Formats: sequence, structure tokens, C-alpha cells
Amino acid sequence: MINVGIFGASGRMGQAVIQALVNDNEASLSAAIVRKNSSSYGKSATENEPVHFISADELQPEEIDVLIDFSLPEALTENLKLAEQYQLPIVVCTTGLNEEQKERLAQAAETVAVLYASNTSVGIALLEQLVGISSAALPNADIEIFEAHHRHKKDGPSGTALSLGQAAAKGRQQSWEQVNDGIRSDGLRSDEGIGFSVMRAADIIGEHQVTLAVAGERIEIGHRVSNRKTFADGALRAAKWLEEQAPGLYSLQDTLNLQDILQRMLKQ
Ligand SMILES: NC(=O)C1=CN([C@@H]2O[C@H](COP(=O)(O)OP(=O)(O)OC[C@H]3O[C@@H](n4cnc5c(N)ncnc54)[C@H](OP(=O)(O)O)[C@@H]3O)[C@@H](O)[C@H]2O)C=CC1
Ligand SMILES: O=C(O)C1=N[C@H](C(=O)O)C[C@H](O)C1
Repeated sequence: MINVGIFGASGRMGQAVIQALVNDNEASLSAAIVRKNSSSYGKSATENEPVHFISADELQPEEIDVLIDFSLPEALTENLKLAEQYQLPIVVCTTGLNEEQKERLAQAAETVAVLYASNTSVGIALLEQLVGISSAALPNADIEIFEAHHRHKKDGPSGTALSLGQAAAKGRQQSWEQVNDGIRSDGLRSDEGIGFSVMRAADIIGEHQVTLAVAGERIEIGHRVSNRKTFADGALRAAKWLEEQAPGLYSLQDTLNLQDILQRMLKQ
């Protein structure tokens, strides 16, 4: 049985992971971590099991095998410090990271196993591969990315949308910094630019669509999540994989054999 500690345990995703752990035969909840001033602090985190919301300074590292971070970017540095201090692998799922925070991930990965996933669903991992192949196969297509999320989301474009843009740029061997047009506020596109449109409404859980358009036709590749359990199951799957890995910076792609499958299909 793998013992899991969750940062951001009181949030939408933290709650979804706790719920997924209730039905998991291979992993169990050992720490539900919130801020000390959280309204959840000290309350029971689960219905039937004796796990309470605790603060990071109350962690019992010997009771934890792997950490999952579903808090917010502001907490990343502190969370990585704890992973390093206790030598625990950590799956980081927060989005909206700045450059400094991304570098901090790489730094932590020198001493502990770190998996960063802006989206833990297997469907998005596949979509990334399909977008890379499509953008390489249609080098002149205009690429635009649309994403929609719930009204409480704090970052945009979503981490997933940015990862899809990077997959498209990689497919064409382009520098992401050069082709990233960001959110198209002025409605104008550059020749090779990849632009984003963002919707925030009600309780939409997560939708992404990549459009590749040439004159006369367009391809639209999309993905919709209708239940946070999809992300929670994916994070747990990644955590179980990461628990056995040496220090290093990993992605969800490392846990799947999608590239092998696609290469086999492309050869046929
Ligand atoms: N990788 C993936 O597949 C997915 C990633 N996400 C990302 O996960 C993150 C969390 O999303 P979601 O659960 O919807 O967000 P929520 O706002 O619901 O939860 C975040 C939790 O983090 C805690 N928190 C807030 N601010 C801080 C802080 N400064 N320091 C430490 N803890 C803090 C809060 O708990 P408290 O106040 O109780 O301490 C809060 O409940 C986002 O970055 C989101 O984009 C979301 C879905 C899927
Ligand atoms: O905040 C969310 O909810 C989500 N965030 C992630 C992102 O920014 O890509 C993943 C998912 O789409 C839900």
C-alpha cells in the first residue's frame, strides 16, 4: 500500500483525490495538508478514516511514500522544500507557474523524483502527441487553441493549453518563445503564431480544442473532462509510478507508452 500526502487537500482537486483514494486498493491517504489559517484545518478529511487536515509543519514523513501537490503556485517553493527535506517524490499538478517556479522544479529534481503534469488525464497526454504529429504534417496550417474552465480558475491560458501549444511548436521544431502569441486580445495573428482564446464560465471542468486550419479546410482536435475524478485518478496513477523512480524531472508522457504506439501505427 502506498501512503499519499496531498497539498491543497481542501480544494476542488484535493477533495477529488481524497475521494479517489477511498476506493483505491493500492494507495491510501496519510496526510491531508492545508494552510494553518485554512477553514478546514483540524477538521476530519475523510468520513470514516481518522485523517484530519493538518498543516505542513505537522507532517510525519515516515508515514508518507509520495506527495501530490494540488495547491496553488504560491505554495510551490514551500512544498518542494518539504519534499527535499524529507526526500519524498512529488507529483506537482498546479498550473500558472512562472519561469522561476519552473526552474525550482528542475532544481528539486536533482535530489528527489518530481513529476510535473499540467493535466493528469491520459486523454490530454494522447492529445499532445496528436497535436505534435498534426502540426508537423501540416506545416503551413494556422494553429489556434481554445480552452474553457470554471469561473473560479485563477490562471489563463490554462497550463494544458500552453502544453498543447508547446507540443505544436515542438512538432514543427520551432522555438516556443517565438511562436507563442498568447491570448489574442487585438484579434491579429502573426504568420507562424499560436494564439489562445479563453472562456471562464460556471462549473465547466476542463475543455481544450486545438484547431489547425488551411484555406478550405480545418482539423479540430479536442478533449473534454466532465468529472474531476479523471484528474484525480491520473494523479494517483502518476504518484504510484513516481514512487519507484530515481531523482529526476518527469512528465506524464514518461509513464505511458504512447510514443511507441503512435510510431508503430505511423509505420503501418
Ligand atoms: N494537473 C491537473 O490535471 C489539474 C490541475 N489543476 C490545478 O490545480 C490547482 C488547484 O486547483 P483547484 O483544486 O481547482 O483549486 P482550489 O482553489 O479549489 O484549491 C487550492 C487549495 O490550495 C490551498 N491554497 C490556496 N492558496 C494557498 C497558498 N498560498 N498556499 C498554500 N495553499 C494554498 C487552498 O486550501 P486552504 O486555504 O484550505 O489551505 C485551496 O483549497 C490549480 O493550479 C489548478 O490549475 C486543477 C485540475 C487538474
Ligand atoms: O484549474 C483547473 O480546473 C484545471 N487546470 C488545469 C490547467 O490549467 O490546465 C487542468 C484542467 O484543465 C483543470
